[in-house]
Amino acid sequence: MKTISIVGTGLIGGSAALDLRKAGNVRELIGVDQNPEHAARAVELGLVDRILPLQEAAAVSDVLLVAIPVSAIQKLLPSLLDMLPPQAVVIDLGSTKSLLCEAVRQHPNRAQFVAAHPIAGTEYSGPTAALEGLYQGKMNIICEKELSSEHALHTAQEVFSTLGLKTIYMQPEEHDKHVAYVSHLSHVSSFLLGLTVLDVEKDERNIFTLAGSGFASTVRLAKSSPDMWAPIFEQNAHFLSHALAEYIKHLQRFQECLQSGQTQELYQMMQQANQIRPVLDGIAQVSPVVK
Ligand SMILES: NC(=O)c1ccc[n+]([C@@H]2O[C@H](COP(=O)([O-])OP(=O)(O)OC[C@H]3O[C@@H](n4cnc5c(N)ncnc54)[C@H](O)[C@@H]3O)[C@@H](O)[C@H]2O)c1
Ligand SMILES: O=C(O)C(=O)C[C@]1(C(=O)O)C=C[C@@H](O)C=C1
Repeated sequence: MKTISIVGTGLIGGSAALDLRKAGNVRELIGVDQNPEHAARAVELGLVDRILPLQEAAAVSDVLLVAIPVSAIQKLLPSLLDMLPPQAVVIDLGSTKSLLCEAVRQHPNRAQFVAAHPIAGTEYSGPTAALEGLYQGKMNIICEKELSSEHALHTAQEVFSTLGLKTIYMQPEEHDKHVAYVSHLSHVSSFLLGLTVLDVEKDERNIFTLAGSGFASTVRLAKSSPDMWAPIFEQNAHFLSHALAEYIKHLQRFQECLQSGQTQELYQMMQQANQIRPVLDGIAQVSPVVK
């Protein structure tokens, strides 16, 4: 039986809390949140049993799951490791890894930390967005495994197995490069698609009466919180800029072909893009539908 603190009682922390409680092997779930309304809501919803300030939570917890914006994780990790009792383990669930790993690489208590990233989420945020089963069958990345102690890795693995996550290992730079393409670029693309259509709507009344499910599915991520995404884009600016340059090249080529009537090349571009089908089918097979 473990006492687990959820630092950041929003979508990611709250969803983890729901499944940890359901599994039944936690003594107590403690919430830490800088937003008093979120803290109160997390208790009301039964995500956590009570709220404590970070220092008090750290003193009584076996595990602390850190699920706050990545800029806040970068700032908080060194002081959290400073105040950590010897057997406690800190696991961060942030969407970037290079700067977070760098922030504590030389810390004397680095072995008590596990840098992780569950590839699961939604476009909603805050405690009311927490979902049971969010992590079931999803991938989880642990970075710089070699710097975590066996005890920390074992403890983290217990938590991840309870959530139904499947863990793989990567170095932080490799992680950040890959997520720039498969996660961060999708969000930029969706935010800017939303913005483009909203801009046009100022002059073209009723444009949204024609919006169907195609529009809704490509623009879904534009509903995501800037509080979470601005720090991710900032921390991963290097790899995201490369990904954006590749994307812009394709967009420009598409526009050139369209303007010059090169229909055959447009057709070929779309045919090449269809290669995404088996890739997505593969992802669907390893990721059962979220409850
Ligand atoms: N949303 C996703 O799809 C997703 C997926 C995987 C990982 N992540 C990562 O998980 C983390 C949390 O994301 P989320 O979607 O749960 O966000 P969220 O906005 O739903 O929840 C974050 C919570 O942290 C609190 N908070 C912010 N700064 C704090 C601080 N300094 N101290 C204490 N509490 C603080 C907020 O009040 C909020 O309740 C982020 O690092 C994000 O990159 C998100
Ligand atoms: O499905 C969504 O809504 C998500 O945004 C989830 C998603 C992703 O891009 O796949 C978002 C950020 C993460 O760090 C991990 C998962």
